[in-house]
Amino acid sequence: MDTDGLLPALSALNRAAREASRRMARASTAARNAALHALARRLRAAPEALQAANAQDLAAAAHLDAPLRARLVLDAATLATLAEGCEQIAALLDPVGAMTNLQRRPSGIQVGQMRVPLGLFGMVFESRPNVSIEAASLAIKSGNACILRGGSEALHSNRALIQLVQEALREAQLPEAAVQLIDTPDRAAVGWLCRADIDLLIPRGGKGLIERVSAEATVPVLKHLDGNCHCYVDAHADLAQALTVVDNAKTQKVSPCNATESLLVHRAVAAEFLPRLAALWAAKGVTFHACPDSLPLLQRVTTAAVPATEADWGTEYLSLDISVKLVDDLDAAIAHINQHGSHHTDAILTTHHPSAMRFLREVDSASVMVNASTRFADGFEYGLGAEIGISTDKLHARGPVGLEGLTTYKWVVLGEGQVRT
Ligand SMILES: NC(=O)C1=CN([C@@H]2O[C@H](COP(=O)(O)OP(=O)(O)OC[C@H]3O[C@@H](n4cnc5c(N)ncnc54)[C@H](OP(=O)(O)O)[C@@H]3O)[C@@H](O)[C@H]2O)C=CC1
Ligand SMILES: N[C@@H](CCC(=O)OP(=O)(O)O)C(=O)O
Repeated sequence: MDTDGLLPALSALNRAAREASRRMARASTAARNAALHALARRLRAAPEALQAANAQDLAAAAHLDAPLRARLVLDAATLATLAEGCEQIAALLDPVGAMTNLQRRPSGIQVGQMRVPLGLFGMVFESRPNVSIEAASLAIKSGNACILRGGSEALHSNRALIQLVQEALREAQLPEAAVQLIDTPDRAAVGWLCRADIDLLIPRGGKGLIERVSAEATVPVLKHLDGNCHCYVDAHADLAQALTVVDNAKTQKVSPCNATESLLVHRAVAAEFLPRLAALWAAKGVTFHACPDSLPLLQRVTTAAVPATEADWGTEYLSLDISVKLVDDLDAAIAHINQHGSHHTDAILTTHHPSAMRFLREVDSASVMVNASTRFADGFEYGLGAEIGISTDKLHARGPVGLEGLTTYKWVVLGEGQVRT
């Protein structure tokens, strides 16, 4: 699509998606579930066209770092997981139409709330094609339509995946325009989405994307921002357990937004904990960006420890790097996280219940964890079936966003002829 043809094409796509959103909102649960099962079958079949499209993206991505290339891969295992996700979402309770909190008022009317789809949402996300399927399947189940704009490095894969989604919608006699892809790497399309006829825009990505959307959007926005996630090893931590959890939080995968980027260690346990961690990570190639007090403890064991600068406390590395700071107490740890973190996910390692409770209450993040890896901040791991992403906003939805985050409510009033006096 050339830039001249872009805006008319997007407007047409928008009109079709809006119309489809109305049909999706009144579609039966059975039809929406049938579409999800049809999609699962198509993903499992891994058609040649999809494999070829993915190979094309991978061939063009030779210059990318290994973790970024890994995000692009749609192999049999990834497709099987996506198919399973669709089936799990089909098995979830349909949120649409559920009525809650019905109560009879003194006037005799009954007042309650009914869950309804948002309508039509737009989403901009990174070059990770599996997100197309997670977003599409959550949209279908929640009775919404969506317009997806994935990262440019995944364009061919996304095209092939959305074709499967549209085939599945057709098979279930639902409108294929309910899930649409913006089929261009032109970033002008992101600017267009900021002012499109949509009910919500979900930007999922780093600071550049969010800055642009925040400046340009006239539509409601639910930000899914970067993750500068922390682990705090408390004075009362079980250090063997802390070692395992911190290792997982940093090294299980380095590119996701829920990987730990910063380690805070209570001064009382630093001399015992940090050399053990440095020995473990020397073999894995982790580089420490360390405060003046932690640096000598690390350098006794590893050569991969450099002095931290002020900028390190706010850095999301997405690589085998981590910032390390010693703190005097829990207050200092909480203050540091609230000042430098990105309000995404933070964890405390402790056996001291009051400290754990204070951490949960006082750290201002979408997910707060006790003795668990920050890598768990994920819709699938939280039982949502899949996720749109991890909202770093506080309003409408916070943390992993699933079906409920794609719905809103309306008030319903049931009367028997009552009038107001
Ligand atoms: N909270 C969450 O749920 C998640 C957050 N993230 C965060 O995303 C980042 C990693 O992903 P990365 O690939 O670097 O993400 P980017 O922010 O680079 O890209 C994400 C999407 O935004 C687009 N984009 C980026 N900048 C602009 C801009 N200025 N104008 C218009 N479009 C833009 C990209 O398009 P193009 O292809 O053209 O570059 C892509 O489609 C990390 O910060 C990570 O923490 C990642 C996953 C989940
Ligand atoms: N919630 C997901 C995070 C996905 C994510 O952040 O993706 P990316 O930044 O593209 O590597 C997971 O835990 O796998």
